[in-house]
Amino acid sequence: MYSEIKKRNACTPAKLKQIQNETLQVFCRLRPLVSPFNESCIEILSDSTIQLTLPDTSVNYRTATCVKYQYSFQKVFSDSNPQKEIFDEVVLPLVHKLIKGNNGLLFTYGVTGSGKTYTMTGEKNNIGMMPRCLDVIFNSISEYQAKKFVFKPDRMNGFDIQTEQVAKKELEESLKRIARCGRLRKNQSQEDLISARSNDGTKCEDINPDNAYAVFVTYIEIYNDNVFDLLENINETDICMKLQTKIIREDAYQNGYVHGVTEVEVKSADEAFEIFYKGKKRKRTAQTILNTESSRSHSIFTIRLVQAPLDMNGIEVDQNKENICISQLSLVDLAGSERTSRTNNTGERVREAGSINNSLMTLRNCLEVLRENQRTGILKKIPCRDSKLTRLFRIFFEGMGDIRMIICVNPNKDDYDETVQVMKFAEASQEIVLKPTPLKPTPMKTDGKRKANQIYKKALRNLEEVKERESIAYIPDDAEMIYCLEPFPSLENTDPFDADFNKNLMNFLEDRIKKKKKLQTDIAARVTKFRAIFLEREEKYLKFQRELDAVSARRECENIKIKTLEDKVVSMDTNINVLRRKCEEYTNEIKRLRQDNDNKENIIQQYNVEKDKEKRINQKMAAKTEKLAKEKENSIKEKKQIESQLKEKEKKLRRVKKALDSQEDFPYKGKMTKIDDDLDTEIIASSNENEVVSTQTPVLPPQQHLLSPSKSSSVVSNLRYNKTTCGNHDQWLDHRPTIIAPLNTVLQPTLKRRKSFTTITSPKDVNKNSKYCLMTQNQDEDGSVETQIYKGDVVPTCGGGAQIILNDVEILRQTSPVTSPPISPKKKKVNGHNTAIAAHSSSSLYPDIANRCAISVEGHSIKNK
Ligand SMILES: Nc1ncnc2c1ncn2[C@@H]1O[C@H](COP(=O)(O)OP(=O)(O)OP(=O)(O)O)[C@@H](O)[C@H]1O
Repeated sequence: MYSEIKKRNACTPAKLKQIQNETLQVFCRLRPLVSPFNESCIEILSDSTIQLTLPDTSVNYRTATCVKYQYSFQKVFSDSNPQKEIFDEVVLPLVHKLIKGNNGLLFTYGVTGSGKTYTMTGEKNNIGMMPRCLDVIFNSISEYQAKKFVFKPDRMNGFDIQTEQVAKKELEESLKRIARCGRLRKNQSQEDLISARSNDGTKCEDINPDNAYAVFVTYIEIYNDNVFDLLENINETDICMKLQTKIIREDAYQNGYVHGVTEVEVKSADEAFEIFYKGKKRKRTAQTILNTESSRSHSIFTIRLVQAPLDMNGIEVDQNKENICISQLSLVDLAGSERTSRTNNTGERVREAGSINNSLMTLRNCLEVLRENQRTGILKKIPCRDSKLTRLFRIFFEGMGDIRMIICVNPNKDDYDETVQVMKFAEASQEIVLKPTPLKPTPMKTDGKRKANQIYKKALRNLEEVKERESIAYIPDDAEMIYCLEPFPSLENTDPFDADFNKNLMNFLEDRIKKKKKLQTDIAARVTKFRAIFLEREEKYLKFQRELDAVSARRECENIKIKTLEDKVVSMDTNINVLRRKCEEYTNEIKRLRQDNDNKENIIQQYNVEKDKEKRINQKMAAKTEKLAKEKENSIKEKKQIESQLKEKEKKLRRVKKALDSQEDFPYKGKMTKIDDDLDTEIIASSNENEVVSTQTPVLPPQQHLLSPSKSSSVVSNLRYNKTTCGNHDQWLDHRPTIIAPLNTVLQPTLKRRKSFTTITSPKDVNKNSKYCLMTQNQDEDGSVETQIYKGDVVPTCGGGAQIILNDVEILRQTSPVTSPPISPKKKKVNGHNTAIAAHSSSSLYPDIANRCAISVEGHSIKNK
């Protein structure tokens, strides 16, 4: 198989125009896919062309030479086009023609379930073509409707005219009958459907106001090629009675009609719709695989519009039957073509399907032959009599009247094979040229009769009112005389010697002349009367006119004033609005400024706080600077003192050395030489008040008291400690380094009652002692050793622990007096204890040591900080 696009019936714009004017118009409407799982085989190429793609499910898939076919129509409507759009495009022109007196035929054609009934009838809130037609007709003629029963079907597809009086009597009888039988009740869904209809107010403007209109509806179905009247006995209570088959006849104008069909006169669209629903209940539908409510018959709803001119007085319908103009619009909802293989129908349904397909086939044949006849010029017999449907509309299918067809298509690929058949039919139909039926002339007498009558009646009513109000006696009681000139009798006379005819005519003319004279006298009197009234009225009128002018002038002035005031109000309003806006702006600005101000005040407050802080800090700094300056001064003083003392000591030492050197029996003479000038040992004992530097000369035995003086040397010592000798009665806690460097110095600490530790593990160890002594040793690069002994009191704390307050430091340094660097305190960390440093002991020389070693030991809480 090869892919090829075959253009069927492609229309050029010129041809389309021709189609629009002269040929049978075929429209295509696609319905939405039933399920999203269905596949479409149709694509809309333009608003007049669709393309069918041969699906692999088609019976012709293997044999087809082409896979794509294009079909053109008058217009293609997609599934998104609303009913209203389709109505305006397709059906509204038919309604226009109907009102003008032309017949029309609209039918929906397509495969079963393709949306024919949906298009024709529609659904609640989405009404179809039929209810829209009714709405437009009644919107147009409502003001000009004849009284009910004035037009009466003559059972031969024509109408008789009755006088209003007779019509009134008939109406009364009919109402009595209905009251006797009980009016048929509408069911709820029916009422819902009728009330849910939205009438969009569309109407035709071609109405002749001098005509009276009446609408009649019939509703029939053609089932198994039998015609049934769906409205038969509709006014009776037994609506379920078995319907009789009807026969089709032709009237004098060769229009087909159903003999004895019930034709119901309706006065509103709602009434017509109600009748339709009553008939629809009788329509044969069945549930099939392809449609839950499948029409098993062709249903035809016909709207007949009867119009006739009013009489000369514009009051009643002219009784001349020949002036009646009858036009009809038949809305045909064809049953869907179907393949039994797809529907799986059996029994009755198969018979129905066969009958449906036969009648559709006849319809297709008729149009096909008609097309052939028109093409070839050979007048082959059109087989209209082969089915009831084509027989009923024979005149249409022979090319007279206006036919429009809506081809309903389900784009589902499963429908492809049937859809192709529908398309072929549509193709054949579009080429048929239609001869429009000539408009039936409505005999016009005098235009504006209805209006004149209305004006006259209104004037009479007004005069009645004035008469009642003002008791004016000039209203002519015989006002209707004006209209009493009778029409001429028939003047046709074949016998010139017919004495009776001449006599009658003579009498008629004499009467007429008399009446005319009387009327003329009457008119003259009326004219005089009228003139007098007119003059009186004119005077009054002029008076009123003058008053009116004055009032108008005043009103004009007032208007100008009002206008000026209004302008002012408008400008005030504008100003107020402007001011309001400004006010809003200012309020916002004030808010913003207030916020700014608050922010700034906060900043200022912060700044002030900062400033106060700074001031306090500055004050503190000034105090500290002053204190430091004082301390510095003191330390310089002390330093100078120490230097001078050192110098003094040095001098003394040299003197001692000299003296010793001069003594022969001095046992340490050699050793002293070895030590020589550059070996010097100092013991510096510092206290809060003063600092004592003892210069050691000979190296004493190790157990000798630290501050005990040599026999012949002059020793400088701290008297306070000399007195206590490290407290003979005190229990000392001797806190030593792990490894002690051998001192071999003259001065050694002597602690009688002591307990030595390298690490303090328990606060109890501290509590048992009253004194504390911490020894540290440091050795620098030159090999000089410095031993520091920090002494303090153990003071119990209120928390149950103990606090050591260092209050003294002894430093023993072994160094060369010349090369040794200046004494620098070394930091020593006290291990293994929770310590708090409190500077109770201070030394200007060793502030750091003092700070670090004034410790307290808190035994009750050991925290790792
Ligand atoms: N254009 C549409 N939009 C939405 N629903 C649609 C449309 N056309 C048809 N349907 C829905 O599809 C279903 C079948 O439609 P419908 O009864 O009008 O088909 P049909 O051609 O008259 O079938 P049959 O020939 O068997 O009587 C209905 O339920 C109808 O509501």
